[in-house]
Amino acid sequence: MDAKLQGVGVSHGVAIGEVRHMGTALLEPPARRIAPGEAPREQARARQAAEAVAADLVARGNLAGGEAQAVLEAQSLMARDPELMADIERRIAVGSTAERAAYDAFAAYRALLAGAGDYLAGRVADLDDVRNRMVARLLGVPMPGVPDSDEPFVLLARDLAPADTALLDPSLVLGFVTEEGGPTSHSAILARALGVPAVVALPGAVELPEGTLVAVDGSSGEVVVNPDAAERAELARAAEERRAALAAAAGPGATSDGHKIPLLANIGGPADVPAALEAGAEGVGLFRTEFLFLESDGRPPSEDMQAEVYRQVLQAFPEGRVVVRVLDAGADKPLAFLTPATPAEEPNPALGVRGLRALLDHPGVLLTQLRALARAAEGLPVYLEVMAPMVADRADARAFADACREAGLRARAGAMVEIPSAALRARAVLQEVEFLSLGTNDLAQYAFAADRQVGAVSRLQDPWQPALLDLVALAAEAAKAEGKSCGVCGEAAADPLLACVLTGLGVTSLSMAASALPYVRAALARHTLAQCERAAAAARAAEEAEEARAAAHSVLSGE
Ligand SMILES: C=C(OP(=O)(O)O)C(=O)O
Ligand SMILES: [Mg+2]
Repeated sequence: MDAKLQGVGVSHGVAIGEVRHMGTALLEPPARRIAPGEAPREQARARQAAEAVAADLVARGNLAGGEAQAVLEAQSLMARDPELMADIERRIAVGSTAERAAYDAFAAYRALLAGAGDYLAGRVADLDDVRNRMVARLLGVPMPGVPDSDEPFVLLARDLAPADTALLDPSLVLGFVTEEGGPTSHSAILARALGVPAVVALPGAVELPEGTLVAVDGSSGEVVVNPDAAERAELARAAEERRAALAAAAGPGATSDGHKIPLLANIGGPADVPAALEAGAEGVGLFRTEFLFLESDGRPPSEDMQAEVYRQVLQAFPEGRVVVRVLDAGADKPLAFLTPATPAEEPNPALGVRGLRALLDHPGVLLTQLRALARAAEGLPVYLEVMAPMVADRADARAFADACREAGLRARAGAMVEIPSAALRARAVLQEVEFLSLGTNDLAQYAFAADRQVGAVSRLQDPWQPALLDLVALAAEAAKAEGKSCGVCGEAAADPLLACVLTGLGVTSLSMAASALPYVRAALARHTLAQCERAAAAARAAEEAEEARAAAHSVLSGE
């Protein structure tokens, strides 16, 4: 198929490469019975699959070398384990398919390992990986999880969750294309964090065959399937032109007439700090601490461990501003120790106990995090601010401010505005906290009743929706009236044209993935504050997102 497909561009740049599918979660093979005559063929299939998996693991080990080689070789021995194969063959002989027999035999082996003391129990994950490889091979489906590849590739998925991507090797991912997800989905956020081009909400994306060559334009949202040489050259030239224009912009964020808009980075942990510094971030406007908790093995990380990680980030911005968001668990970021785990307990988790609500239900977890932050900042010249996610009203803001005081935290406490009620009553919220930060991703989700993970409703998550701009204006005006600051840390801040409009609406700082900073800096530097204000007024006067975008564009381009 040669075609041009149109999705939503969410992370700038052009990627050209072959696609690899993100394997879907391993399905339990159906317990179908086979006729006795089929058993020898199924047994042979099982032996071949085990051998192919083992050989593949050995080959990967040879390539990787070092410790990884030892692990992969140990895994290949699991795949070749004669007792395991005998069990699989026995199960096939009494009527199982090869895939079902492998699945059940591995489950029995797993139970043995799990009960056999710490060292062997630690090998369970390796065994599960071997089982997944073998069952996927027998079913003829891609391996679950991030694809194996030694060559860089364009990752193709229905959607990506934070847990799926924890193991992603950024040096191998040229770009993302997803079928689901809107501009604020985790796929989009992750792509920007990695600085790779991405297109989301592309219908039919997962039907592209493995290995298809694509060119992904993360600015226009276009994906060209099997691009010819001329198309590839044209895309590469356009990307190069954009890069050169960006390199010309440097320094703190400001409009062309000197109105300062600090440009800050969104980070998930110390690993994102170098890119933020390289892009000239003036600080951190959103440190999403939940990634620390997602990686911590089912338990909240200790105060010591947290203090150490926070300190690493704070040290990187001497004299700079660092806004840390306390844990935002729940909905798309579930944590078993904190949030209800099953749909029966919470049928609509985005509207349930998430963010600050979950923390107020577990005051110990909140207090530990705030104490860790207080310790991390001790003796450092940094300007620490701490904010709560999902603040609905003044009572929430007060509860958070009280918790900060109880923890002895001297940082300024703030509230995220991501629930429409907080924008509508921003002045009341500001009686309790020192600053606001607009989380436009959730604010759009809740204002439009449009799940941010669902591609079919991405039209409503468009941050150019005039109703969303109205909510932003309300919060910014309230902060101005109270003499306090109101930044934006949602993905809206990463759109250069919209960044000008947000500035015109009165927001006081913009925080985004490092990769977007140069684009936004360059856009602000091209316009005066008065132009931004006119663009904001024109966008708010529009009826729809597309019209708002066009109206702002025409004001700022002088048409
Ligand atoms: C910044 C936000 O928080 P997150 O994307 O982590 O929910 C937001 O909702 O806009
Ligand atoms: Mg949010």
